[in-house]
Amino acid sequence: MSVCMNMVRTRSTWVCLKPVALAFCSTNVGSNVATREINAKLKTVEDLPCVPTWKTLYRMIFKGYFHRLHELQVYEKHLYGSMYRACAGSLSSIALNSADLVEELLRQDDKFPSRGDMALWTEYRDMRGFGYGPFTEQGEKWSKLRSALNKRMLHPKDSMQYEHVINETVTDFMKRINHLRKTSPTGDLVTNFSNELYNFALEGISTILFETRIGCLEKEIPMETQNFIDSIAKMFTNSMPVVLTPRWSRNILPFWKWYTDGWEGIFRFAGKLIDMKMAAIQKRVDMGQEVEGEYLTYLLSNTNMTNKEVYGSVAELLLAGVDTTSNTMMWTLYQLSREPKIQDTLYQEVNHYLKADKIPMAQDVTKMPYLKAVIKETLRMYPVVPINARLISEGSVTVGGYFFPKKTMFTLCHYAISHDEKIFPEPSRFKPERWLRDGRTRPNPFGSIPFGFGVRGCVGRRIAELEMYLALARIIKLFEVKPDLNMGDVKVLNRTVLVADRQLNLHFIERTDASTNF
Ligand code: HEM
Repeated sequence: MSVCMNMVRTRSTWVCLKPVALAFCSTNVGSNVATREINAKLKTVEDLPCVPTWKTLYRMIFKGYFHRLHELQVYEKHLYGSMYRACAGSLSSIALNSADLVEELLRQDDKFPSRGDMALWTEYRDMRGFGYGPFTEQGEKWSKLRSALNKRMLHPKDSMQYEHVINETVTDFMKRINHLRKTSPTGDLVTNFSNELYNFALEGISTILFETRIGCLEKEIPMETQNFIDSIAKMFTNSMPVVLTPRWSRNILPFWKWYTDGWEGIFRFAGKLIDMKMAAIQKRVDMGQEVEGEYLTYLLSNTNMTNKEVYGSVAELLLAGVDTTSNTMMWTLYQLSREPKIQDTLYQEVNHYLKADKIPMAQDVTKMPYLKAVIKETLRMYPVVPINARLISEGSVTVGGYFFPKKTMFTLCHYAISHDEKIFPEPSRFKPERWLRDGRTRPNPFGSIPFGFGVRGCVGRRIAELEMYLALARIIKLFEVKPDLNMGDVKVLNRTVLVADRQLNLHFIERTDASTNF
């Protein structure tokens, strides 16, 4: 999932707007003395340190930051401070690299916030006449779409209604882990666990969105589902080559075709399942029966969304909900496997509330603060979306004493901020207790906002959290998780989301006091 794909704003426009900025202040202040004071105080974008693109490219190619752009945030903060300009010729963006600055900006966010246009995604949709979803839509249209999508998804009580559906998927996932470990040479090893988590997350979100199982957790994945999985990979893998190659080369080089083939496969699969649901709803309506169902039924029957909008939205929800959740689960289990004490504390909590083979429900999770803290700490250490963006369009803003005209693009350096040792002492240590409400001082809330902020924040947050809590509680209740010692230290790569640099292999050792609840 890419939430930060654009840099806009010309440097020359900033120069032109400098006097306008000052004029704007004077009209607001209304007295010459006050105006002079403010003009003297307010600095403009030109006063900020500038990091030219060639330097960034040099660091990426020759200093090993190509797949470690998250670490480049930390390095650049060290060099340039907490606010600087990334200057790409006439294109620039302002990097904000402290919790206070990010808070100051987000509190002045537009009524219809924007991360910039997503030309790469909209181009395909325009070409094929498909609708936009929550990622690609902008302005008032986006707001209307979000109001429809938010219902039944955004609030914790909304996510609760999916607990049974999620638990069904978790049960199948547990069975799969058990099968894989038992058939491994050591009797407890699961290799390439990230891939298993990907299939789990895809099955989970598809079950919620399509109200039907798609078979990702079966021994043999159905061909149509496998084609769909391959299409997602094809679209993402070819995105970067499409961005980096000129438009005229699209008929010569294969990337654009592969990229659009990927989208074709995604929309074909999603479209078929949506059409099937629509036909089932129509049948019930024709028979005078009540229409019942979950998310998709709600979208199709209770909102004013057109079918085109439903296709667009479902496809984007699906893409946003897989790598994010699966990689967060992966980092959680990796950390727990290396921290036996923390794992044991979590086990004690889970075991206390889940007696015998009780399957956890959303209500049980509210009694398990450590479980929540473990996920929160994972998202602090590995904010799976390490950078975000805002294009402020409604008016000018002042951040950190600097004036920015409207249409300034900001990048929010979440990875560096959530590793700021002033907010999180020993930032490289996995310490879930930081998040416990047991009388200790809570960290600055803007130090870690892995789901974004405000009305444009993640729509799937509550579903993702519930899915991760329910799965993690079941895994830890049943197994002690240990790392495969041949694996070494797993490093973080930035491939739009934070992924592992190698295959994650884990031992799942059945707890002696566990009663099987597959
Ligand atoms: C660990 C899991 C997840 C993380 C860390 C995450 C993180 C994020 C972040 C940082 C944003 C940008 C928010 C902003 O700009 O303020 C976002 C947006 C979004 N997320 Fe998630 N996400 C996760 C799971 C999900 C799931 C499961 C779904 C689908 C059900 C989902 C759907 C979306 C959508 C549709 C948007 C765009 C919202 C908009 O622009 O209006 N996400 N997510």
